[in-house]
Amino acid sequence: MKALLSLNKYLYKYRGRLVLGFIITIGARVFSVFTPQLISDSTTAIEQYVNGEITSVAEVKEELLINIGLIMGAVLASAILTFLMRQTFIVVSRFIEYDLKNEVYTQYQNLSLDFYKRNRTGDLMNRISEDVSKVRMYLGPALMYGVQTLTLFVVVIYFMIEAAPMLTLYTLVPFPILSFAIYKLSVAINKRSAEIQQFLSRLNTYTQESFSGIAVIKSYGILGRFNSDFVELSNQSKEKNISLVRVEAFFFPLMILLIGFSNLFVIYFGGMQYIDGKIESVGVIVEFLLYVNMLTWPVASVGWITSMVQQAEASQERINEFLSETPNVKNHSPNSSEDIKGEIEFKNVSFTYEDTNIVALKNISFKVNKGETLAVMGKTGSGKSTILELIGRLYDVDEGEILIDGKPIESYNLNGLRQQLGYVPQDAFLFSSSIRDNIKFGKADATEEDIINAAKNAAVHKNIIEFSKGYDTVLGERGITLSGGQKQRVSIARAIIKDPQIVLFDDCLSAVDTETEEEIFSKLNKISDNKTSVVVSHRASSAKNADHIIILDEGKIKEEGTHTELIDQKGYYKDLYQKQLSEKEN
Ligand SMILES: Nc1ncnc2c1ncn2[C@@H]1O[C@H](COP(=O)(O)OP(=O)(O)OP(=O)(O)O)[C@@H](O)[C@H]1O
Repeated sequence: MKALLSLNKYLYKYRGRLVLGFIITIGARVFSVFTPQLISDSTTAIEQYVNGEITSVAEVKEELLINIGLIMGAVLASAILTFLMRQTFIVVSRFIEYDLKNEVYTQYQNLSLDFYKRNRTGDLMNRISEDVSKVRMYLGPALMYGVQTLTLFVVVIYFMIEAAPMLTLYTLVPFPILSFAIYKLSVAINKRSAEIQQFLSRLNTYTQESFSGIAVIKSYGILGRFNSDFVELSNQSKEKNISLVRVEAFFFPLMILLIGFSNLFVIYFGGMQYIDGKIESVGVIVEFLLYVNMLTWPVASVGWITSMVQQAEASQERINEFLSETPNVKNHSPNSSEDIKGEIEFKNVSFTYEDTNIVALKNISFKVNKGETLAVMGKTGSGKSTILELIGRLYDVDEGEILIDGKPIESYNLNGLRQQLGYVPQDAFLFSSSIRDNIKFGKADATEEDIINAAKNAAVHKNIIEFSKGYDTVLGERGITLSGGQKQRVSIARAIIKDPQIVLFDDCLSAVDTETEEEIFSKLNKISDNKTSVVVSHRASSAKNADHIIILDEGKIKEEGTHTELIDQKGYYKDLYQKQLSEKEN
């Protein structure tokens, strides 16, 4: 129960509604207990008439009519209160589910990239949906039925003892057995359901991947292999479902069996006691039969509640594990809102990726003045993207420091800093919404004119208006697929619409031909005259106009200077430049 204690803050938050729920539940159960008593009174009245203790039929009729009226009143009151009981407990559980989901989601967002590397997306999704749902079962149904069972027990047993103490004892004998059996059954059901759930996500991942990769599967001609794998997986899924059904099928027969036993106990022992004169009337036996039936579901639910609480405990433990994670990259100045001008300086920066232990940067130093452009080149895996990620503070450096406008990067408000950067990552990720929304993503209050200008500057406007729905064209699964180059340019438009002080381009024009690349750079030069740019590229054509170029090799700076200086150095840059120039000419 330790993990569930962390939910107490929410129970406290909704304490008013919960207390009301408790009162309503007690009321609902008290009213429901009147029925057996009134039926018992009615039976006794009939018995007394039969025995000649009451001689007037009219008197019996009157008592019966009054009792029927009272029963209807009590049932109605109990029904209304039961409705209100659900309205309080279940509604509170939905409120808490909403709060908890938001808490988990906010935490996910605050955690650094390394957290996402360590944990699989499916797991993150499961904790925010499946696990939160299981916790809600504890806060809603488990709590509600728990209170209901307890109230009903106290009230019913009180009246039972009042009416016939010994008979109460006999009647209750099968109940602990029923409760234990249901508990065991619930555990078995939950175990099998969890297995099915896990298997289902495997099946879903498999099908989703095979649909996403349908072009590759078809072009390799391996539809048959995928088909038979799918049949095998669904066969396993069927077997698991059948095994669940087998266990579930025991639930109701078991309940009916045990209720049957209790009823037999009441009739047999009640009858004996009546004959022995230990209970006054047959009415008591009738009353007890009704009590037994009233108690059956609550007793069964003890087992069910226990297993729900156990599951919630396990789920909350998993949720707490993520909630207690602290982001590696911390926001040290959440309240400051300092504007940046755009000067970037790396001073002896080294960086190792924690998960792979790969030393991506070794003792890197450079300075980019406000308004200047730095081009970063080098072989694949040499650390180019890492430089951009460090400027965006997606990671913190291990050694050395990064200064923005002469101040340590950590001293800026993390979100404030990122909002002033225009980062275009290597693989352009676009959301499954319209092109307009994707571009606007960088600036929520952008006007139509801003959007069109950004698209024009990223040289993608012409492509967009060629689509029949223009900027309203939906991308992704439900919409069209953009070409690699179009995606990259929409992603550039998204970054520049923010009008950021610093733009970071991570090889984001690799899928665009050299002419379009040059067109984009000349437009960007015009609009970002006083902006600082860091451009990662494999093409010398993207780098040659930069104020400074660095060539990385295995995390170290191998060459640096302007285009002319590097050509003079006759090293990697010169070779690359000449090779790419001759390729272009041919
Ligand atoms: N998130 C990560 N976790 C662990 N290792 C990483 C991560 N990102 C990059 N690396 C490793 O760090 C090194 C530098 O990677 P980086 O992406 O900075 O290179 P790059 O020069 O941008 O390469 P490319 O030109 O192929 O994009 C590589 O060896 C890479 O495998």
